[in-house]
Amino acid sequence: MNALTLPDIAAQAARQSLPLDWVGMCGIALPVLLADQRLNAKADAGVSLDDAQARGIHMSRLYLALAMLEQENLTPALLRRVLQDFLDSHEGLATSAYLRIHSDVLLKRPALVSPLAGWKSYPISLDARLQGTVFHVELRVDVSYSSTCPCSAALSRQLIQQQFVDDFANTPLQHADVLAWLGSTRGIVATPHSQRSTAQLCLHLDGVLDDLPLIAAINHAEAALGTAVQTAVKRADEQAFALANGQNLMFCEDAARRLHLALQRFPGLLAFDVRVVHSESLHAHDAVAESHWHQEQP
Ligand SMILES: Nc1nc2c(ncn2[C@@H]2O[C@H](COP(=O)(O)OP(=O)(O)OP(=O)(O)O)[C@@H](O)[C@H]2O)c(=O)[nH]1
Repeated sequence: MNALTLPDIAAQAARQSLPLDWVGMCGIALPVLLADQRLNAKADAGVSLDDAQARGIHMSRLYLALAMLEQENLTPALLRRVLQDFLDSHEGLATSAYLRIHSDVLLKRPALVSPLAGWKSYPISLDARLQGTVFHVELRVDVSYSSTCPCSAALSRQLIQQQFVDDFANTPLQHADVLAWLGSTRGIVATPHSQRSTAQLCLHLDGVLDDLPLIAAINHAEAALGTAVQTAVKRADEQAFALANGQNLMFCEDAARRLHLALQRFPGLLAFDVRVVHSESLHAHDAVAESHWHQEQP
């Protein structure tokens, strides 16, 4: 039987002549390596279609280039090589290449007091683009933490003071009575509200970095926030967490400022966007603060 030539529709001329900003594939299943951890990731890969006459790009060439990501740890240099392959395989068709990888990273976190540990999941995404020879890479990660409202804490303290006045009015104070009162529900007649909160970090990385500073960035952000969400928790850990929260009262503005100042000291960043979301238990809506920074041009 004679071999038939396979029709190549992508190589045909377009019926309507128009360049396109982004053409590619979204949601490609991909096992990637991050800090030697194998991650189940999804990738969006695309290029610009600058040749207005060309019918289509060559999807398979982008798909096959992604194989480079299976064996090596994700680094800015590796992402750049993949994007360069996208452009090389679309010479004359495309001048910009794009790659987004999203996944969840699991990190083992120790308990505050007890000798236990557990896994914590961090949603991450990497956005890389190569426009001609200009390379950009952004690392996004969500970090969850606990925030206790300073206003609610002050209002609660006032109610506790009022209760103390009511309960001990015209009574000589006895140490034992006060101690017992402090240990009763009357001694904590009001409690401040606290909430699970999320810091959404978008870090614009220096494209020449040898490593992806993901774990360092997460640790840096959690240290700045002070009350990261815990994993394995016994009562001793819960008590330590309650103390940490009581010493770490913060509005969303406080959290955004802390992160901003901490990330400015983090090496290898050209710019960043910080967004903190406090999922309030006082309201059915969130308290949100944002902050941006970019390196001054020399
Ligand atoms: N451009 C384009 N291709 C699509 C689309 N949907 C599916 N494909 C398929 O993607 C497949 C791979 O395309 P190509 O990379 O051009 O495959 P190929 O021509 O065998 O590979 P090359 O010889 O490298 O060009 C083809 O079978 C296309 O039909 C689409 O919307 N646009």
